[in-house]
Amino acid sequence: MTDPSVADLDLDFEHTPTSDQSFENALGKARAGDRLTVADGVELLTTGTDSPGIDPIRKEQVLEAADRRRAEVVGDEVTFVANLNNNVTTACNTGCLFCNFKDTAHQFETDYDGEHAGFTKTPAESQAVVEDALDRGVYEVCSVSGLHPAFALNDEHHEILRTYDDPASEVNYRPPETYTTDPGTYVEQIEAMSVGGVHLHSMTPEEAYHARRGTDWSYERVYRELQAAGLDSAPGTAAEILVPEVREVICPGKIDSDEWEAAMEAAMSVGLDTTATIMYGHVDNEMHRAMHLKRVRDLQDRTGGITEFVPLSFIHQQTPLYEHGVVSGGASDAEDELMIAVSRLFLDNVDHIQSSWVKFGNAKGLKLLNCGADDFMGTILSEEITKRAGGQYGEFRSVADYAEMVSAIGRPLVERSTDYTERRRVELDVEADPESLGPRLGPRADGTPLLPATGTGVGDGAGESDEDRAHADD
Ligand SMILES: C[S@@+](CC[C@H](N)C(=O)[O-])C[C@H]1O[C@@H](n2cnc3c(N)ncnc32)[C@H](O)[C@@H]1O
Ligand SMILES: Nc1c(NC[C@H](O)[C@H](O)[C@H](O)CO)[nH]c(=O)[nH]c1=O
Ligand SMILES: N[C@@H](Cc1ccc(O)cc1)C(=O)O
Ligand code: SF4
Repeated sequence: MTDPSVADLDLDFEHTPTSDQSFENALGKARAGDRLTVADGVELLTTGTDSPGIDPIRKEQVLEAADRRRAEVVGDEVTFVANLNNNVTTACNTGCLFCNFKDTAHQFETDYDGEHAGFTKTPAESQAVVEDALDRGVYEVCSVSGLHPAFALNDEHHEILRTYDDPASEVNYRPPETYTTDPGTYVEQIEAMSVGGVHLHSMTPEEAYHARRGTDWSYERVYRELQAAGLDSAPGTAAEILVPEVREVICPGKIDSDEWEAAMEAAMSVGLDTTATIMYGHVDNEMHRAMHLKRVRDLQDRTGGITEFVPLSFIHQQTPLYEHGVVSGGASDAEDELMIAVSRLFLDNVDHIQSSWVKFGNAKGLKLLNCGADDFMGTILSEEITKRAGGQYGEFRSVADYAEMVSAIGRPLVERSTDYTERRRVELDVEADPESLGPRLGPRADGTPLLPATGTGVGDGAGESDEDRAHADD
């Protein structure tokens, strides 16, 4: 039954998957390498708007065109990055309806005496997790977090936020002393994680917005300061679906599409690379997906700084959207395949399309490497966002796992840097023990096999503050 709080959500969208283009024409353009229109994208994503449902023969034609394009653009190599996910805090009041990563921030306050499973790391705790991962051989740290109300860019930002009459309601701010654990400032967290020559991939557009809320600072200023503190590139999450009528339903508290684009453009203008994402398979339709791809392609035309596109299939099981009956599940296998394929065909200016094993699992993840994707994500060591939403595919892949999986599809395996410029072929020598394979590009990597994080990652209690751990262990 539909929850009354969501019963009045308007799912009667203005944008519907219709077009006056024909599937055959769109496919012809895709095969010829012509730039696709939104109408072409809709035809390919739906395998033709002239008939309902997905036509299996047409679907194979789209996947084949995308696989061929992938081979032309980047060749046969399958890449991965040796990386660590470090989420600093789960405290967040933004309330996105697809997200079960967040915990409402009042539970983190000193006078809250209930239980919760959330965590906040101090800068020193973040640093310890990164140091441990560097010793294991990682090249990159990917860090995305909740929008903790006590987060500010720096001390000056704290001063500005404190001057508001009612900072909590006006600018989503409460001072650090309100909370059991102080996350420090964004600059302090970035400085703490940027150690030992690791590549730091952090500060999504949503986080950059939080880092300038209540001020007249530009995104450029914010990203420049973070860059000076050690930031190397920024993840383009928070994109979800860049169409207002979808954002109003799934993430009304989030920045809008223009703001997302402004933050991305600023990050790239100061010299940071970015990635871009789409989070699909909830209330969105194929028209929304095609419109999203167009926005990303336009942004890349202006900037050239997007290194990869990451289609994130919605994990539904433990999310408000599913629990309140707004959606009955996520994307089908065919929708996932077409999303990857049409991303490859539509984004003629983005070289790399990622197949995310944390979203798709191993079998489908491998299949998608034959549907237009060329990158197979990273080792990540720990994972909270997908796991908390009900994802089942674990939190870690070793180099040996990659070797085993990628040799099964007969493609070369390459360990990459975040920006894909450094590449190292992983020799899949049949004589050698795959268990002996380890990362080699990280600043401290020496080829020793990568092991899952134990005792330092989130989710196992360690790395959390004592107070938070006490709650989590209850
Ligand atoms: C959890 S947020 C953390 C960073 C920051 N709070 C933000 O919103 O950018 C990062 C991204 O995770 C993705 N995500 C969250 N819940 C998800 C779910 N249930 N399924 C798939 N992706 C999800 C969304 O695309 C979101 O932008
Ligand atoms: N680094 C990548 C991740 N990391 C996992 C995220 O923490 C998160 O669980 C989720 O993906 C958010 O939706 N995930 C990817 O899909 N790709 C990456 O490159
Ligand atoms: N956006 C996902 C996954 C991701 C991370 C970094 C990226 O560059 C791309 C995708 C996250 O929250 O971590
Ligand atoms: S997606 Fe990000 S902003 Fe939205 S609730 Fe989750 S953590 Fe908060």
